[in-house]
Amino acid sequence: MIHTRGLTRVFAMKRKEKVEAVRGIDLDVEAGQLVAFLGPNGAGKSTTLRMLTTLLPPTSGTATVAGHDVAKDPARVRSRIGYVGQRNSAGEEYRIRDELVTQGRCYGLRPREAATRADELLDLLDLTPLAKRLPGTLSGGQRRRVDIALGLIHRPDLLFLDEPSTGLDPTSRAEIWQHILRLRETYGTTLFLTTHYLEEADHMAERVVIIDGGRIIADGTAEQLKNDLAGDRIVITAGTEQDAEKAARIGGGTAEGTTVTLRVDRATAALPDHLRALDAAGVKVATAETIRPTLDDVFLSLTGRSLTDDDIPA
Ligand SMILES: Nc1ncnc2c1ncn2[C@@H]1O[C@H](COP(=O)(O)OP(=O)(O)OP(=O)(O)O)[C@@H](O)[C@H]1O
Repeated sequence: MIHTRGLTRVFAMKRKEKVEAVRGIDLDVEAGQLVAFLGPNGAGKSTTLRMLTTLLPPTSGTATVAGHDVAKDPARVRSRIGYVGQRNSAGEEYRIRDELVTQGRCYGLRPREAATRADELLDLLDLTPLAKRLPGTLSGGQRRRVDIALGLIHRPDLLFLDEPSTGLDPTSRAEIWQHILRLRETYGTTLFLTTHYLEEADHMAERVVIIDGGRIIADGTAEQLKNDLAGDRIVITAGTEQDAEKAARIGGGTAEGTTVTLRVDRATAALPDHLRALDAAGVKVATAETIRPTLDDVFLSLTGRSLTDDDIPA
């Protein structure tokens, strides 16, 4: 559904300076996948999305999206994809259903077809009771659902969503995700989305692609990335600092005060053996816990920086 090779975008600045926003991305996304595209501010997410949605021509490299080349056949790409940007897609003057029907007509749907599709999407996104409302009277979460409906009006095979849950309260964020998952189940649409919320990517996406400095630095399921690149931790509180140092030596970890951190595979399975070894060495253990890594730990182990140091929009 998405195939890129060496996809690159360089912005020319004043005095011959250049910004290499995207530096040779190779990416293959198959039909039906739900991919979360993560990275810190300025990593190149939006620039990549803008190239894949034909809003920005690549400087070099190729991208085929929904079967068509973005540079050679942008109109065909656009007819097969939907794009939900960070800003509202609906104008202010039309009622929700009328806006959906009008945009459907703009995509070439016949009047009855546009009306049927609008009603189907209103139903899918729980917007039927709001069909006659003006966009200005809706909550943030409701407006975002309208944006998603608008992105789907022409039955695209692939939907791009730029930060679909940003700016919403936790309840509305959870609701948006329910709707995203529901539309995928109903239509089998391929979904490619950016998000700042690592837990959402972790729990909802089946594939996580991490970009940093314009390059893809990790690509896999959240579980794979966490297991392969970060690993579990066992955190032990020892009785004394001397015990902590001894425990760190035995387990091959690090001690800070009385706290010892050990990186291990499958921490819950490894913990009993570690505790037995410490007991045999006469190390007193006050507390012990196992910690599963997060996607932030993955980013940290790859870059030495935290993704959450980034400004997360409220
Ligand atoms: N039109 C432009 N002209 C010059 N530089 C640009 C332009 N658009 C983006 N950039 C630069 O390209 C780099 C990547 O920007 P991009 O917006 O793709 O990052 P991002 O990952 O989407 O960041 P954010 O999470 O903050 O939206 C940044 O250094 C940015 O300043």
